[in-house]
Amino acid sequence: MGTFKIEGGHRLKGSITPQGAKNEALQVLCAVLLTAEKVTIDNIPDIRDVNKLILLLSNLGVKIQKNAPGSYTFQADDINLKYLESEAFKQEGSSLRGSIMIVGPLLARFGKGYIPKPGGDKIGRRRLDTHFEGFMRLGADFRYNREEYFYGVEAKKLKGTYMLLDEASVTGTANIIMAAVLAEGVTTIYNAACEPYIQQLSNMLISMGAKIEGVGSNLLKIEGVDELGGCTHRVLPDMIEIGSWVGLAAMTRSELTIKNVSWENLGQIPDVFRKMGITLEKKGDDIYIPAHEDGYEIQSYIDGSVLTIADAPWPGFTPDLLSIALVVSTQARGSVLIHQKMFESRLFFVDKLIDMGAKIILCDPHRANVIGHDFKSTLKATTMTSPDIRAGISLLIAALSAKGTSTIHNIEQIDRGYERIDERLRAIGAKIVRV
Ligand SMILES: CC(=O)N[C@H]1[C@@H](OP(=O)(O)OP(=O)(O)OC[C@H]2O[C@@H](n3ccc(=O)[nH]c3=O)[C@H](O)[C@@H]2O)O[C@H](CO)[C@@H](O)[C@@H]1O
Ligand SMILES: C=C(OP(=O)(O)O)C(=O)O
Repeated sequence: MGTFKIEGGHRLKGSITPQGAKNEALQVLCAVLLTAEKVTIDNIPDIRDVNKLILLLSNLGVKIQKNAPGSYTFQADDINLKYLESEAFKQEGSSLRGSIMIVGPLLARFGKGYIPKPGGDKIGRRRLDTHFEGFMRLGADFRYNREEYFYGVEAKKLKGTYMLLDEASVTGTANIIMAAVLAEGVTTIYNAACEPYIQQLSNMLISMGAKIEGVGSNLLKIEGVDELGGCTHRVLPDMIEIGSWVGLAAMTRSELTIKNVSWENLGQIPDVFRKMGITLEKKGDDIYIPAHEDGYEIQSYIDGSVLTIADAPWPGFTPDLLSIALVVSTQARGSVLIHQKMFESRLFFVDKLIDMGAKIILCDPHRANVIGHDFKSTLKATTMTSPDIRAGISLLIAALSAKGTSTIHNIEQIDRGYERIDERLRAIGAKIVRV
C-alpha cells in the first residue's frame, strides 16, 4: 500500500496541464477491438486503470506499439479468444471498471463476450443490468455464473432494434453502441448517456466507418455496417482532473492556470464552482483562477434558500466531482447541501474531514450539509486512508490546505486516475512525497 506525506498550508503557483480523460480512454481503448486495422490513439493518460486495460488488450492478442508518451497504435487482427476462459483473465478483467467495455466489441465482432465482475470504486451498488439487457435486446444469449460472478453473452449475429435503457449508464451506453455498430439493421437507443466520453467514442466510431446519428443527445440511431476500419483519435482533457485542480486552487488560495481544458466540453462544471463563489476566468482555452485572498462565498438561490449541489446524468453535474465540491465547501463562506444521488457509499469519507475539523453533517448516505470555515480556522493535519479515487483526491486537497503534515495511505486509488500526481503537484510548489 503506497503512501503520500503532505506538508500543508503552502500556496501553490503556476500552471498545470490536464491529462487525457480516464473514462474516455477506457472506452476508446475497447473500441480498438472492433477492427482488424490499425487504430492510433493520442493523449492516453499514464494511469493505473488505463495501463491495466492496455495489458488486458495485449493479453487478448492486440498488437500494441507505443509511438510516444501517451500515443499508441493498436491492431486487433489476431485475437486470442481462449484468453477469455483463462484464470488470468478472471484476475485481470476484474481489476477495473472499464474492462466491462470489451464485451460489446467482442460480442459484435466475434460472437461472444465474457467478463468477470469488474472492479472500480467501491462506492455503492454498481450493477451491470443495463449493459446485458441491451445485448439481449440485440439478440444475444446471456448467462451468469453466480459462484464465480462471471458474465457471458453470445450471438451468431446481432440484430438492430429499438431499446429504452432503464438508466443512462455511461459504460452501458458505450458497450451497447459498440455492439450495435456491427449489428444487422438499425438500433435506436433512447435514454442513452451522452457525456463527452460517449460523444468522443461515437465520433471515433464514425471515423472508423460507423453510422451513428444523434451524437450528444440521449437518442442515438445506429445503422449497422459489415466492418469498421482504422482511424486516428485524440482523447479530450480529463474534465474530472480539471475540476479537481479548480478545487485545489480555491482551497489552497493559489493562483493557478489550468491549460488547454477544452471549455466547450466542460458542461456545468465551471458554473457549479462559480456558484460556490470561486472565480474562474476563461483565457483562450485555459482556466485562470486568481488567488482567493478574501475567500469565496457560496451563493444562495434567488429566493434566498440554501444552495444544493447534486449530480445528474450529463448534461447534469458529474457525480465524480461531488467529493471535490464537498471538500472545497469546507472553507467557503456560507453553507451548502451536497447531494450525491447516484452512489450510496461515496460520502462516507467525510468522517476524515470531520476529524480534520471540517463542519459537516452527514444527513444520510446521500446528503451532507457543509458549513464553511471561511478560512477563519484551518483544517488540522491527520493520517487517513483513501477509500476511493475521488475521496482520495479530496483528502489530498484537504491535506494540502491543512496545517501540518498529513499522511494518506492506499494512494493506489489516486494513481488509478491521476497521472504522476505527486510530481505535477511539486512542480507548482506543493510539498508532497511518495513514501
Ligand atoms: C469507467 C467509467 O466510465 N466510470 C464512470 C461511469 O461508471 P458506470 O458506467 O459504471 O456508471 P453508470 O453510469 O452505469 O451508473 C453510475 C451510478 O449511477 C446510477 N444512475 C445512473 C444513471 C441514471 O440515470 N441514474 C442513476 O441513478 C447507477 O445506478 C449507478 O449506481 O459513470 C459514472 C457515472 O457518471 C462515473 O461515476 C464513473 O466514473
Ligand atoms: C468512479 C470512478 O471510476 P470507476 O468507474 O473506474 O470506478 C471515477 O472515476 O470517479
